[in-house]
Amino acid sequence: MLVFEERRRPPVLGPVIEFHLTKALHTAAGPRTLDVALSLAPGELLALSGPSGAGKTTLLRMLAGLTRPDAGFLRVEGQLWYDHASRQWLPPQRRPLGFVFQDYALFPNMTVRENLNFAAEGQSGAKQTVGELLELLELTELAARRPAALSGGQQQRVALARALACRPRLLLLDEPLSALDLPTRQRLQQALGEVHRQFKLTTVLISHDPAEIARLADRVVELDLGQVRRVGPPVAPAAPATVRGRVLAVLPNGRLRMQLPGGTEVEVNGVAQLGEEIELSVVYQ
Ligand SMILES: Nc1ncnc2c1ncn2[C@@H]1O[C@H](COP(=O)(O)OP(=O)(O)OP(=O)(O)O)[C@@H](O)[C@H]1O
Repeated sequence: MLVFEERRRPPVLGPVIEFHLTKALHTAAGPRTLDVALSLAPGELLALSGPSGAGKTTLLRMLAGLTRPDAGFLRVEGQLWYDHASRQWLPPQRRPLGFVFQDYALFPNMTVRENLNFAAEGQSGAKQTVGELLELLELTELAARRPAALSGGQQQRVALARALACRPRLLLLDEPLSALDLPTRQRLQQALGEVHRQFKLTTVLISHDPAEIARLADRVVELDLGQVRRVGPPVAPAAPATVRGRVLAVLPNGRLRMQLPGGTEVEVNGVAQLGEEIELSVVYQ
């Protein structure tokens, strides 16, 4: 198994976040408890991954204050945003964070620039921030359009820009790039890494894409049925290697039983004669 050796050292930037949050979940598999305790280093980009229904969105919503935990605490830079024991609760509108949902929920009657202006309102240097964000996320040309006249990828860039327009310290992203084609996704991953650093953020990103996680995240938390299964460095997707294998049998279903160097036997699709040596592309995990 290949593990990313080069660890990006988080700069001392975004806020330190510590939490232990629990919540009863009503899942398709019956009642479960979401129970996650973590601390994030300043400037860290943490990925949350795991199967559908694991509790990733619920955890993000609890950090944002959009879903009430049952118990536990959430401390951001020493300030309690939630504490069950002392009944503290910072309402979502007072939490300095940006949130990009799966369905990016833009204001349909406002242009791109107006969507950003609305979010930046009341900030010092709001106009300049909006201009910078339009530039950074390649939206300047689209600033006068309304969301309905934008592609999915463009809307996602606006959603990200809008989340940043209020100059948050904490950025919460729920699969922000999932609906995009690969080239757009890769360009936006780069932009995301850039805004994370430039805006001095601590970021939590839900993603199912190992390549995206390996590219962007300092650490990954794998959740399953509300529980943490693994916390650690992202595992880089293994690159395919070319090896020579020998055909041991041509099976009745047309597939080939092959022997690889080292003696491993695999079944593959292909056309070859018994005993023939052919090249195969394999991924070791
Ligand atoms: N407020 C809530 N109270 C109780 N159960 C909930 C609540 N919100 C969601 N659930 C249930 O908890 C489980 C986890 O949901 P959640 O949306 O957090 O999963 P997820 O890991 O984000 O999944 P996906 O990858 O499909 O988005 C689901 O079975 C859901 O029905």
